[in-house]
Amino acid sequence: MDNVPQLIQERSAPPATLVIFGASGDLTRRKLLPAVESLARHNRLPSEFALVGVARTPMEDEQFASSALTGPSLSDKPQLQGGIRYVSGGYDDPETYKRLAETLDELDAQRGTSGNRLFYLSTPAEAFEPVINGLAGAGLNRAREGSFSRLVIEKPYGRDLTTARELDSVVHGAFDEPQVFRIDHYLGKDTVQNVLALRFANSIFQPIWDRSWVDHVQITVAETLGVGTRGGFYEHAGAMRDIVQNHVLQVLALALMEPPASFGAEGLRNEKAKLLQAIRLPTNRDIADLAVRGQYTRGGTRDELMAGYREEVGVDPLSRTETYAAMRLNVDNWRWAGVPFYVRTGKRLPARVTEVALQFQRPPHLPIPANQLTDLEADALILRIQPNEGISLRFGAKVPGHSFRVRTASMDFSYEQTFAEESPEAYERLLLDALLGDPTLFIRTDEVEQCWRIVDPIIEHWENDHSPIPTYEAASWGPADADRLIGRSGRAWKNSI
Ligand SMILES: NC(=O)C1=CN([C@@H]2O[C@H](COP(=O)(O)OP(=O)(O)OC[C@H]3O[C@@H](n4cnc5c(N)ncnc54)[C@H](OP(=O)(O)O)[C@@H]3O)[C@@H](O)[C@H]2O)C=CC1
Ligand SMILES: O=C1O[C@H](COP(=O)(O)O)[C@@H](O)[C@H](O)[C@H]1O
Repeated sequence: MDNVPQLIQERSAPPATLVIFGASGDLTRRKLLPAVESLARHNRLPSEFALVGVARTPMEDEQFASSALTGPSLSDKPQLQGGIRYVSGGYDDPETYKRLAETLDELDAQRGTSGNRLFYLSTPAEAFEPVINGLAGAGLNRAREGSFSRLVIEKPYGRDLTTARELDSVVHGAFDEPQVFRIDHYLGKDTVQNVLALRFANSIFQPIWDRSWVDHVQITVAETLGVGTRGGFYEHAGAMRDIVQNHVLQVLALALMEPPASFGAEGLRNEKAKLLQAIRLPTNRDIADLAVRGQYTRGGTRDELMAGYREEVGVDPLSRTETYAAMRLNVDNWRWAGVPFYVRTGKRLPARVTEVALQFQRPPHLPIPANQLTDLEADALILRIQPNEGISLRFGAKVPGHSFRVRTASMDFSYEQTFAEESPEAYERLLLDALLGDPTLFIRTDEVEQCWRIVDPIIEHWENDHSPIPTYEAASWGPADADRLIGRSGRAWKNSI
C-alpha cells in the first residue's frame, strides 16, 4: 500500500496522547470529547491512548471526563479508563507546561503512549501564541527520537492576511510545517469529501464541469441558529471571517479545482491553492456590486419570535458585525472564465442547508412552445452537504398527458437510503487523521493566505463604510441587497426549505 495516499486507506492510529487546550470550552464539550467517545466506541482509538485537558478553570480529572455535552463519562469507556487527566493553569505560566510535561511522562510510562503527542489548540485565538511558546519552553514541541509532536490549530487562522502570517511565524518558531494541522471541520464531512468522489471517481460529470455547460454556481451555507452563547467571539469575527474565509472557500476550491493526479496531501492541496489563486479580486469600484452584508433583526413567527443580533448576549447593542455575507466571485482560468460563482452564508436564515448547486445553461433552441414550459427551470446538479445529505439532478421531463408540457423533475440520491454505513462526525475523522499524521484534509499555509487575500479587501471596505448596515429579519433569506446582487445578471438564489 506504499503508494496509496493516506486519505483513501483504512488505517489504525498509533499510540498517542491527545492534549486539548481550552478544555473547559464550548468546542471541547460539544465536539471534541464526543468525537473521542465515538472513536473509542468504534474501536478506532489505539489501545494505548490517553487524553489530557488543559485550561484555567479548576476541574478534577473525572469532571473533565464527564463534561462532554452528549453521552456518558468518557472514563466509562474501557479504552480510556485511567487515561484521562486534567491540568489546570494559566496559558502563559511555565508551571502549567511543567505539570503538563510531568503528566505526559507519567501517562507514557503507565499507558505506553510512546511519547507521541497531539496538541489541540481549542482556545480563542488570543491564547494560541502563549500556548505555543509555553509548549516550546517546556520542550514539548520536539518529540523524542521515533515519536511525534503535532499541533492542531482551530480556525479562524488569523484575522486577516497580516495576522495569519504573524501567527505562522509564531507557529514556525516552534513547530516545523509537517507538524502543523490547520483544521477546517468542513473538510472532515463525508459529503464534502464526496465532492471529490463525484467529480473524480466518475467520467460522466467531468465533461460538463466547465464554462461550456455551467451557467453559474451557487454555494450556500445557511444556518437557522443565531450566535447563541458565542456573541463575544462573533462580534470580532462576523460571517466573512467565521464561515466564508474558511468553510465556503474550501468547499468552493474542491468543487472547482482541476483534477489532481492522486489524492495525496500535496497533490490535492496544490490544486486547491491554484484554484484559490485564480479568484479575481474585486476592485474598489466594483466591490459594492460584488459583496453584500447584513445583520439579523428580531423576527420569526408569533409562535417563535427570535431576538435580533444586537439583543444577543455578548453583542454590542450598536454592533455593525455582519451575520450574513454574499459575494459574486470570478475564477480567471481556462475552465471557468466568464462563469459567475455566487456564495452566501448567514445566521438565522429560514433553513439549515449547506449545498453546492451547479446550474446548467439552457438548451440553445427549444422546439417546444413557451406556454408548455412554464414550470421548467434550468437543469441543475445539487450537492447537498447537509442536512438530507445527497445529490439531486434536476431536469425537464414530459408531463404525462395529451399535450407536450415539460416541467422540472429530479433524480435524488440520498446517503441515508443508499448506505448502511454510518458517517463519522467531522471532528472524529479529523482527529484520527491528525493522530495518523495525514494532512490531506487540513489546510496548508498558502491556502490560508489565498483565502485572506480574497476576503480582506471586502472586510476592509465594510469596515470603512459607515452607512447603516443592511438588515434582514430573523428567519428570512437575508437582506434585499443579496437578491439585487444576483438579480443584476437576471439570476436568482435557489432557496431550499
Ligand atoms: N465553538 C464552536 O462551535 C467552534 C469553535 N471554533 C474555534 O475553536 C476554538 C475554541 O472555541 P470555543 O470552545 O467556542 O471557545 P471558548 O470561548 O469556549 O473558549 C475555550 C476555552 O478557552 C479559554 N478562554 C476563553 N477566553 C480566553 C482568552 N481570552 N484567553 C485565553 N483563554 C481563554 C476558556 O477556558 P479557561 O478560562 O478555563 O482557560 C474557555 O473555556 C476557537 O478558536 C474557535 O474559533 C471553530 C469552529 C466552531
Ligand atoms: O466553524 C463554524 O461552524 C459552525 C457551523 O458548522 P456546522 O458543521 O454545524 O455546519 C458555525 O455555526 C460556527 O459559527 C462556525 O464558527
